[in-house]
Amino acid sequence: MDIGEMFTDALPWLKKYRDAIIVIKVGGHAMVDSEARNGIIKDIVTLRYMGMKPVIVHGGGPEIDAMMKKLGKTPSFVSGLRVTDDETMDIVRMVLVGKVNTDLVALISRHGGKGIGLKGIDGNLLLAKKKGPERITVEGKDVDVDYGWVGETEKIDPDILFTMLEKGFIPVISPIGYDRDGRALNINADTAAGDIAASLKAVSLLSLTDVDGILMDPNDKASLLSHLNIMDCYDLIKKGVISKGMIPKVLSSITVLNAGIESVRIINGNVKHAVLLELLTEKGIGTQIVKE
Ligand SMILES: Nc1ncnc2c1ncn2[C@@H]1O[C@H](COP(=O)(O)OP(=O)(O)O)[C@@H](O)[C@H]1O
Ligand SMILES: CC(=O)N[C@@H](CCC(=O)OP(=O)(O)O)C(=O)O
Repeated sequence: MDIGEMFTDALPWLKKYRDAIIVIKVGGHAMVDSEARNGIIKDIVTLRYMGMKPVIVHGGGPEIDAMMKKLGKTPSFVSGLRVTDDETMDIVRMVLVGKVNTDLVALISRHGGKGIGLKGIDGNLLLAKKKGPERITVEGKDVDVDYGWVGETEKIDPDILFTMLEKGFIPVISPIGYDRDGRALNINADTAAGDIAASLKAVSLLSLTDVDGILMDPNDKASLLSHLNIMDCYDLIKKGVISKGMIPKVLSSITVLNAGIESVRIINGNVKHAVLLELLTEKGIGTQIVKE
């Protein structure tokens, strides 16, 4: 395809998304490969130059795991959420805010954009409350869980984001919330991204990970489920097909759809130009989750 054709084919999408707020959740697994991470950020800066308003919420699970292991700790998860004791909370903050966030802002700058690093406390963006202890069902069994310093959203004030977007910045948000007493809480990045997208009334939420989308069989790439509705998702969680880190992705997609956002997609961030292909071409990639 020649370059002229490429741009004119993209015209309907450029019109649709001009000025649109798009929340992009960049998962830790999508950033393991530095070349993939660089490509994702370059695409996002390109979107900004095209007139869209991307907001990044990042994860960093694999980097937190690596640092925990280095410090002699063993990561532990329940339903895709990291059990977070005092020491783990310090590690999570150091890795997410100190390293991953700063590295992403630096990459944006390298590609000619203006990134601004934020976490929950900045501009009172995300007020959180501690999650649990609670009784939940895991793989058909009822279990009592105490997640430690894991949080969930109590309230979002998106003012700081609107201000930054108006000034041309690309906000880069670490999923660390603070409770009413100023205590830091570890929030799953997909959960934070969904709540932030809902509060911004974003046009779209993209969640970038290291698999092609939701697979019927996680070991078989060909089993991609390209369209699911909310009922399908609950059913697949119950059957254990959707497990681990995919659970918070799907639950946050449901929050976003219930808030009236039309498009939620889980895509593979390791595919070259995944973000541009998803937003600017007829044929979307990955799994699209719809309300009904
Ligand atoms: N049905 C499923 N289809 C695809 N991936 C799944 C499924 N169920 C669980 N997963 C797991 O979810 C992972 C993605 O979530 P996560 O590890 O949290 O990634 P990220 O760091 O990108 O947020 C996949 O790598 C896969 O191991
Ligand atoms: C409570 C909880 O699980 N928090 C996550 C926050 C980072 C994250 O979500 O990173 P990914 O997007 O790479 O999974 C964690 O500690 O790993």
